[in-house]
Amino acid sequence: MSKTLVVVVPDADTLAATVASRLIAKIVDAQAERGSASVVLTGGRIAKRVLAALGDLPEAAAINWSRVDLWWGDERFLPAGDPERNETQAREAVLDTLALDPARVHAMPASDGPDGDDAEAAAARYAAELRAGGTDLPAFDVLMLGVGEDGHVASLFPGHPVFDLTAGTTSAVHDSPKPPPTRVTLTLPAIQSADEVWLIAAGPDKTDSVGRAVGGDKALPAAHATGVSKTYWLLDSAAAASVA
Ligand SMILES: O=C1O[C@H](COP(=O)(O)O)[C@@H](O)[C@H](O)[C@H]1O
Repeated sequence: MSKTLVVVVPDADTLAATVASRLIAKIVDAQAERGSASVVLTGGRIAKRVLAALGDLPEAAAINWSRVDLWWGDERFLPAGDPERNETQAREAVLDTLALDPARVHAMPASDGPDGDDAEAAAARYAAELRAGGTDLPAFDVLMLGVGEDGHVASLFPGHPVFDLTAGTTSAVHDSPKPPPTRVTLTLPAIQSADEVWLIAAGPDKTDSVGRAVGGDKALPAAHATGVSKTYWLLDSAAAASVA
């Protein structure tokens, strides 16, 4: 039975440092148990702050970064290196400073990549990469998600048909209500396969969606993002202001 836990800290800086510290501990534990760790990164503003905070923590040196698989929950389908790509932001925040194995950094394809601007082909390519280990999905230790003002997670938006998918691990997203309009995302079943899902939100613009999602409003994708063992809501006090 999956457990849901809500952690509230005073402000966004404390939240970023807290999540970074928890992530390091989780990766260290996974490597101690199995020799490697598999983490799904998210995009967005708080994600950048979490990754930057991770780079500032001396405990990050306890990780064997060459034995960490990094995946993404979604990507803005833009050319490689575009500053709005979640991959670019993560690389700039910290990834480029870590001794990662490039073969284990599984960025989603760019719109000038091997499939050009065919987002369906890019999503299928990412599904094949996820499957390369012999199962539809790797065993994700932690899957992190930002939470949109509208309650979206990854690129699953309320009322959008991709939110309703119950099969498959990835999908192209067209007509996203948030720019850019074309994206690639993990599906809800793929998100729900992770051992732990961490929903991370800071700031007053998240108060309403977080309150509704934690309260179980199933119209919001965030309310469906649960982990197999645990679901953590990691919030600052502004984002948590409507959580009962
Ligand atoms: O576009 C996106 O937005 C969400 C939330 O971003 P935030 O800046 O409001 O925190 C993010 O989780 C998602 O990965 C990203 O593609």
